[in-house]
Amino acid sequence: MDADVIIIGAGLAGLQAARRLQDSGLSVIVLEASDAVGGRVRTDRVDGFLLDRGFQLLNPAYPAVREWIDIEALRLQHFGVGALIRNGESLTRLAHPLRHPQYLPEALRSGYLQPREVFALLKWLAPTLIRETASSRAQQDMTLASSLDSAGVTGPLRTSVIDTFLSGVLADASGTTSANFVRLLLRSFAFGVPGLPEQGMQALPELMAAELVHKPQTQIRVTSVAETTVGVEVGTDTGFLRAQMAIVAAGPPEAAELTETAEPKMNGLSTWWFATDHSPLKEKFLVLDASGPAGKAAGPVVHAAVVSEVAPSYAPAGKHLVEATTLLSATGNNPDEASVRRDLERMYATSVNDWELIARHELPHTLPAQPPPLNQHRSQRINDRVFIAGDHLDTASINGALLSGDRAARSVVEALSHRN
Ligand SMILES: Cc1cc2nc3c(=O)[nH]c(=O)nc-3n(C[C@H](O)[C@H](O)[C@H](O)COP(=O)(O)OP(=O)(O)OC[C@H]3O[C@@H](n4cnc5c(N)ncnc54)[C@H](O)[C@@H]3O)c2cc1C
Repeated sequence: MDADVIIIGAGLAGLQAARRLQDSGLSVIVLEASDAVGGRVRTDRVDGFLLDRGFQLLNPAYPAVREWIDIEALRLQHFGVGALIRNGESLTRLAHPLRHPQYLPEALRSGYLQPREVFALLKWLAPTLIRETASSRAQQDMTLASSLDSAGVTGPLRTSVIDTFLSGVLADASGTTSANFVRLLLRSFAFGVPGLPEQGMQALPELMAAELVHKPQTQIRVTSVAETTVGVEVGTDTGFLRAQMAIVAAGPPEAAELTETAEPKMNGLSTWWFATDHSPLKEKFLVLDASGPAGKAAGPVVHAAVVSEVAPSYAPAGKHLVEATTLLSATGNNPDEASVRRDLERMYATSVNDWELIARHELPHTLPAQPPPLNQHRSQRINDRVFIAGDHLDTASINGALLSGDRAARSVVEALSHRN
C-alpha cells in the first residue's frame, strides 16, 4: 500500500479531509490535478494585483471556519456589512444596524426599509438567527422565491436589494435555491464580517496545506478509482497508487464522473477585474444597482466593489482594483464588456473609459445549485472503500466544503477502525 488513504482533489474539502485523517494518525496522499492547492479558491498575481479566480469572500462566522481555521493568520481585510444601493443620482448605504449604526438614519430615510417588509424579513430569518439548526428542518424548506413571497417580503427591500444581492452570492437569479440554505448564509452575514486575506483567498487553502506532513502532489490527474478485494486502486496520468480507502473530493462534476454518480447542476458567474489610477468610491461596501424598472438592476452587473478600498494588499501602490460580477446564463447569452462598463459608469457615477480590464474570470462551475430541501447529511459513501466529499454534499459554500471533507474523513476513520 502507498498510504492508508488517497484523497483526490486539494480543494477545501480534500484538504480538510487530509488534516482530519492526519490528526487521526493515518497516512494520506493528496493528489491534485492543478498546479497548486485551492480548487475554486485560487489567487493570481498580475502586475502587482491580487486577483482571486472569481470574486469571493471569507466569512469568519462560518462554523467550520471558526472551528478549524486559524483566521488570525490570514489577516483578513474586512468589508462593511451591508451594501450601497445606486438608484439614478442617489446612493444609499444599507448597513448592519449594530455594526454600522451611523448609517441607520440614512437607511431609514431611503424608502428601502418599509416597516412591514422589514418585520416580515426578520420574522422569516429569526428562528435561524436564534438557532443555527432551525434551518436543518428540511420538511419546512421551499424555494427562496416562494418562501419570501409567502412571508410577505415583497417590497423594495426584496426587489432592489435582497434579490440582486443574493443572485451574486448564489450565482443564480432564478429564486429556486433552498430558502433554508439562504437563511444559513444570511445568519453568517449577521454574525460575521466577511473579508479578504492579506495574501488573497488562496492563502486559506495554503494555510491548510501547510499543516500537512505530506504535501499534496500537484499536476497529477486521477483518471479512475476502483475498489479491489484488499483496498482501492487509483489510476493517474502517471501510474497507479494503492491504499486502503479513497476520498474523492474533486469538485462536483469531476467527482461525479470518477464515482459514476449523478452530476449536480452548477451555477456560474463571471468576475471582471478592472485597474484604475483613481478610486471611484472610498467605501468598503458592495454596490448594487437599483436603477432599472421596478427598482431592479438596470444591467447585467449584480454587484461591484472597489476591492482595494477594502483590501489595499490587492493593488500595487497608486493603483486601485474594481470587481464587477455578472451571471453566466445557461443559453450562453452573456454580457459583453461594453455593457459591464455602462453599468459601472452608472453605479460609480464616473467615466470608466480609462479603466483597464486586467482579467475576466468566466466560471461556469462556481457553485452547485442548492434546491430545496436542504440536506446537509447526504451520504458520502460510494462503496465500502470509496467516499466522496465536496460542497455539493453539504451547503454550496466554503463552510459546506470544509464540513463535507471533515465528515468524509471521519467516516473513513470509522470504517477503518471496524476493519482493523
Ligand atoms: C467565483 C466564486 C465565488 C465564490 N464565492 C464564495 C463565497 O463568497 N463564499 C463561500 O462560502 N463560497 C464561495 N464560493 C464557493 C467555494 O469556493 C466552494 O464552495 C469551495 O471552494 C468548494 O471546495 P471543494 O473542495 O468542494 O471543491 P473544489 O474547490 O472544486 O476542489 C476540487 C479540487 O479537485 C481537483 N480535481 C478535479 N478533478 C481532479 C482529478 N481528476 N484528479 C485530481 N484532482 C482533481 C481540482 O483541481 C480542485 O483543486 C465561490 C466559488 C467561486 C468559484
